[in-house]
Amino acid sequence: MYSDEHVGATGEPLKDVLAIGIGGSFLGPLFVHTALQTDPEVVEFAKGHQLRFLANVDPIDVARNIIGLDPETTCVVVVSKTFTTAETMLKARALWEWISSALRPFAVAKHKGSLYVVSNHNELMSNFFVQPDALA
Ligand SMILES: O=P(O)(O)OC[C@H]1O[C@](O)(CO)[C@@H](O)[C@@H]1O
Repeated sequence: MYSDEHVGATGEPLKDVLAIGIGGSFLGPLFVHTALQTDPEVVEFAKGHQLRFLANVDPIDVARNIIGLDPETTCVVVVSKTFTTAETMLKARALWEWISSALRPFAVAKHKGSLYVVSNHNELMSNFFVQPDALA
């Protein structure tokens, strides 16, 4: 993303990241994010980019966190060890609806390249909405 090589369905470079996950699947990414915040090189790379976490069961959490983000340039990362956590799945679907309702139908499939999943449950991930090559 920092090199502008990763683009969304419309060819626009992906700029911001929404990370979905609760419990350890939130705290792990938050730990890495916090640890890197004092690294000058990372701070430089991160300029102009936002990382937002969706990490609770608040039903308006998605609505609050997408304010100011553009679905064409937002990358979604779903983190779930089991890939069965109801809150995480609900938010993942809500975000996919946010993205797909903003894009024309032909672009929706293309934009799946900007969805990433971190899990150890390959079968459930494949049955969700990601392309196999987007699996982490
Ligand atoms: O990574 P998952 O499977 O989505 O689980 C998220 C969290 O939910 C729990 O299973 C129960 O709160 C935690 O142990 C875990 O950190």
